[in-house]
Amino acid sequence: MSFKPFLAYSASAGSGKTFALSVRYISLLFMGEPAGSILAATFTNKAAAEMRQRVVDSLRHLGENKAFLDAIAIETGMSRDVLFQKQPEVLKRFLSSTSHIVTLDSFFSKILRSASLELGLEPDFVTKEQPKEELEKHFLDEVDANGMLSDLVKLAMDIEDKRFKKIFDLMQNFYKVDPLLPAQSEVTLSISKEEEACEILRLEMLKALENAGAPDRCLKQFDTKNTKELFSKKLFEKETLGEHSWYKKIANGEIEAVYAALKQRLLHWAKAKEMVVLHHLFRIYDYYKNATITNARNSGVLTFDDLSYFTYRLLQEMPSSEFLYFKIDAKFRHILLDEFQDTSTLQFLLLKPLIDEIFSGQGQSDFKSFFYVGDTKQSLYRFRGGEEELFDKIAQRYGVQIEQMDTNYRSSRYVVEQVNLWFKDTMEGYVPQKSKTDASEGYVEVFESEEIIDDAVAQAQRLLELGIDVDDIAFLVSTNKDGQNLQEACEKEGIHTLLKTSSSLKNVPKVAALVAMVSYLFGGEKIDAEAMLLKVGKSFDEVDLSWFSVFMSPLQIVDRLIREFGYFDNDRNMLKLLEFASSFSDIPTFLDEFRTSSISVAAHSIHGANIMTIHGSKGLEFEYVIVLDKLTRPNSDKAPLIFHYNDDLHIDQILYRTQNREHFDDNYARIMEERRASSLKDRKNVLYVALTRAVEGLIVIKKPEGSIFDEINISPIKIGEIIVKCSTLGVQEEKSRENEVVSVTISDYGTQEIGTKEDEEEKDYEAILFGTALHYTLEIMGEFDEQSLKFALVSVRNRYGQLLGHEGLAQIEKRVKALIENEAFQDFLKDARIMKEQSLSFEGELKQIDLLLEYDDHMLVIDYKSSKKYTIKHQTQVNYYKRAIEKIAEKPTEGMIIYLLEDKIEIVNLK
Ligand SMILES: Nc1ncnc2c1ncn2[C@@H]1O[C@H](COP(=O)(O)OP(=O)(O)OP(=O)(O)O)[C@@H](O)[C@H]1O
Repeated sequence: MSFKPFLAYSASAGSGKTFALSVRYISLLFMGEPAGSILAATFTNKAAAEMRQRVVDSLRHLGENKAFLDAIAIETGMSRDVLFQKQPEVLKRFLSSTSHIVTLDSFFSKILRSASLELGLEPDFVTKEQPKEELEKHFLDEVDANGMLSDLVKLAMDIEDKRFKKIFDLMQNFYKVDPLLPAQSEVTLSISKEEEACEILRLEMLKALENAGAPDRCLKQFDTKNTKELFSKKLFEKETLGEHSWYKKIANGEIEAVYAALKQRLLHWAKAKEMVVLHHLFRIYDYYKNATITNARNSGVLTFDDLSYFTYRLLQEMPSSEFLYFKIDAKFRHILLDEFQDTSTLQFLLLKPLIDEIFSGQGQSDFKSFFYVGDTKQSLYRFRGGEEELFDKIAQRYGVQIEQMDTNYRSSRYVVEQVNLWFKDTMEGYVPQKSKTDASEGYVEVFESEEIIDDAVAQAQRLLELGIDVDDIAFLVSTNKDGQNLQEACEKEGIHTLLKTSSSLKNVPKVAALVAMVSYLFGGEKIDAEAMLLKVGKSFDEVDLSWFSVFMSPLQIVDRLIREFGYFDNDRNMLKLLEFASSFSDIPTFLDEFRTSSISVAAHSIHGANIMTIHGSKGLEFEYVIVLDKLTRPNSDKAPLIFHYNDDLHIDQILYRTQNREHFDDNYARIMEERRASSLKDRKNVLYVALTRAVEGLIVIKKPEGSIFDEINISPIKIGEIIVKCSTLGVQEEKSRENEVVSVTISDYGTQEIGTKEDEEEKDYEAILFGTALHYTLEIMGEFDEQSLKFALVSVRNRYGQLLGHEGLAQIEKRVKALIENEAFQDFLKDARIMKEQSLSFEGELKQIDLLLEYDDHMLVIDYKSSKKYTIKHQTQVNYYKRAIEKIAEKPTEGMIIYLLEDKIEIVNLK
């Protein structure tokens, strides 16, 4: 057995870190550890879902991935035979227990929910970003109510700094790192006193210069209107005035003494300013924090920053980690962390009590472990507190052994070689990687272009013509906006794409225009209608909106607008909007929720080239990668406050950034230099992530000037050949692939279920299993009462128990019980002939109706659902049943969906 309980892998891209994490997780299961005792945290929801899937797949088909099986055998010290023998039992145990493969955010949210009441939060809080304006207003109200507005004004006057117009952003930055902030020290210097002292020295200097016969241009340097102007003089970069060529001849002992004193005073002046600024900011911050916390408590809506803040407080105020474990009903003996380089200090502090617990019993017979993997070269989240230094510091603190991995299992030989060449001299501490023994040669091309987008599209076209599958191509871009522009260009050329930037539906111009139109219809502000009119090329006089009534549901309005304006245009985002609109019964709530929503944009076709940001591509791999230079100019770093972290990872200094301060202040100069170096490092890390995603071929399109690739001196090159590996894809298969790229037309969503692959992608087998078992329970119950439920559950347990586990079964019991106890539901059953699972053949289709109730004068079709994930489809389906029954039974028919949700029964009537 090679299992090392306390281990970290610090290794380059593609060397198998995530692979090793999965191997370790499964090995622990084989070694008899319950899934409930292992916390495996990944960076994104996608990675967590993939890992869960990988664990289940690997346990189900253990022999299929030889590398994986071999690695588990080495890790556990068990022979393959023993592993195969144990496999069914391990799988069963895993499926029947609660696993904790999660993102850190979702884990913290779970902790907080379990004990939120102790912090005055309702446990049903939701986590989402809030519109900035709302928080800002709340904060200003609070400041005003506490008579602090004058402080704000004073601050602005004292420092005359335009950057403080963004005071709200500064407050948010404080809040993000609240537990790490230093205690505020007293203001011991006065700006005006320092200004006076500087003025005296300035006059002394002028006098001394005159006495020495200095020419006018030398005197002019000190002829300034105020301290700020004097401070900004470039000549202060010199240690002594004599080092400056203009003053070389005249500088004498007196002049140098005044010069040194003046420099010292100007430094004091800058420090006085810093003290005052920070003093005011912290005073205001107290109110900001109060406002934010009250807002979160009252609204039940927590931003991600609130989540960290409250979780930290909870863990601080908690009597012991035992208490926490009791609350979350788990006790972790093993912790596995992926992408550790992007873990923030705060996140680490939140995890610390759990990690301490692992190490606390060391030496005893208890089997506990701690494992983390990462690559500091891929650290991308410094801007939100990611601290790559944590990697080594944690290892030191707990005595964890850090191991390297030197082979790249992902990429072809040329890709690995080029990446080595590009980074070996430009990235500090870069260790060249070896290629795996069976690596193909691959392809690398770098070329310069002024027309980045057009050339990227042309490259994709070339790959497609050579027979590369469109799904095997990925474009990496710098910003969401670049992604959207590229997508438009691709679609124009008929290249299907899947846009996987993190943009949300509300930012898609077409969708935003349509929702603004809803806003116009409701609120009457003409300006809200303009975007949509512009898009469809019509004026107010040309459109008829008389059909609108405030009593229409958001779904009806959106639907009508789409039809009325021919706005659908094969756009899946419109389907997403319809689905979203269907969850609201009134217009204001819909508009409000839309503003704060973060619904991801739809994939534009079933197959297609991926388009994603470099940040979003972290941890992923694609056969052919086309990396585009940044299309927009990079933002310059203008932050007015600079946080400096000490070795303990807390903030020990907050510096007020002032131009030229480095000429007076060595500490400041050093910290700014460190900051410049880190930001250069960050930019290189982004390039490293981008250039290490390719499996077979890599194409880089760089600008001739001002390219992001200049940092690593990339120059044009072309090596290798594009070889189509999957040329086995038969004509027949290609054909069917083409057919799958269905375009969605407006008529579709009313009458049939949309798409196949998108649904498949989202298929969650656990959810399907749960839904099936729930329907089965309702079907076999003789009556809708407790006694029948009890009997039904015996059969359900026999049939689905093993797969569902205790928790699944308990959920079914809870939800069906809630249905039985629902008065409205029982009322429907009165005087009705009850027909369950009624088969129905209509218009050539065979369907099954969950519950059909026949009354004297009408019929009622009821469909049960266990989640609200596909509400639009549910409604379409029930409307279809309704029409069918109406026709067959020749009676007026109503339709109804009953959602048996975890916390409530929700009845949606589709009259
Ligand atoms: N020991 C191994 N044997 C065979 N294949 C492996 C091995 N380790 C990793 N792989 C494969 O190599 C590819 C890269 O592995 P993985 O994604 O785990 O690397 P990583 O170090 O996490 O990369 P990144 O830092 O870019 O996220 C994957 O396709 C994985 O299945």
